[in-house]
Amino acid sequence: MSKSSVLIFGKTNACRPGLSKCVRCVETVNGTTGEGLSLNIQERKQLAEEWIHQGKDKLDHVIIHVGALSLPESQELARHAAAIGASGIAVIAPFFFRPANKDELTAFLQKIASEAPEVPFYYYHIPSLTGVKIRVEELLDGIKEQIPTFQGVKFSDTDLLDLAQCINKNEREQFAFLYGVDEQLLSALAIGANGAVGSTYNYLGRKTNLMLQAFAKPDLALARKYQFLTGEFLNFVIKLGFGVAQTKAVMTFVSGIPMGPPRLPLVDASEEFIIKAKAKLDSIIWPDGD
Ligand SMILES: CC(=O)N[C@@H]([C@@H](O)[C@H](O)[C@H](O)CO)[C@@H](O)CC(=O)C(=O)O
Repeated sequence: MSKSSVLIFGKTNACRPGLSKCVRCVETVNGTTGEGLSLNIQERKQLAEEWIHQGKDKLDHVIIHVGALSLPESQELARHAAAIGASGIAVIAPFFFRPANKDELTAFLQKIASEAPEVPFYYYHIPSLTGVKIRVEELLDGIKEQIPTFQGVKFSDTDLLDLAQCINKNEREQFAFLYGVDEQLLSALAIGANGAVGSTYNYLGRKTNLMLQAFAKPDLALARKYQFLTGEFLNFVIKLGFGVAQTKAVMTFVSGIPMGPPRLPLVDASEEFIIKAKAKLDSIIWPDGD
């Protein structure tokens, strides 16, 4: 089964040798790219176990997404993630019967977080897929009292006003904001996001690391150059039809590791897509050798 998305984490802790300064390797498992919601509970556990095993001594953190429509299933996955030593759990909002307000959403999240009381908890905000548009800024109000393990938000939304308000209110810097719209990461960094989770880092990770370095310098013109490369690729493939299935095809031809077919209703990327996307990516990755 397929890989999930890589997270590039620009926090202040010690850096590992071989990585650019302050970039940490974190894997988020069973999220969107990994089609976690299309897997059964056994498959999700198996994938989580494998990532914890394979990531030992290689990854700084492995965060397992344990969100599900069924609360008991989600709780079971949270307990399992804790038992296998996950460094964090993440949960999306339920998306069939949706919470109507912040209190209902918090109550749902709390019931899951409390099953893993030692494990840092992240809310995975991805309204384009869940349809739950409750503003994160509102959700954060008093969240620590309800969910003591609350650690931050995987923020996969283009609403930078909401993100900015979250960061503005996070005076004690107790929460992490991991941004999930790769083509807008530079804007989110400027506002104060302190990490990123995304699918393109599986194949444009080096360019993104270079962007992070340029941003840290700061050399904004150079940072923009790298951000625009991700944008140029996405802009190209979106016109061909782009989603998780196509992401997997790109990850397969870049890494040589077969990601496996997507699960219905997603269908495999076409040969035409693969040829065009590969040519485009080659033209982006290789010109200057970095
Ligand atoms: C809707 C979606 O798939 N969003 C991606 C982005 O990385 C996205 O592919 C990228 O920004 C291109 O639009 C991530 O936020 C998803 C993600 O991190 C995950 O796999 O959990």
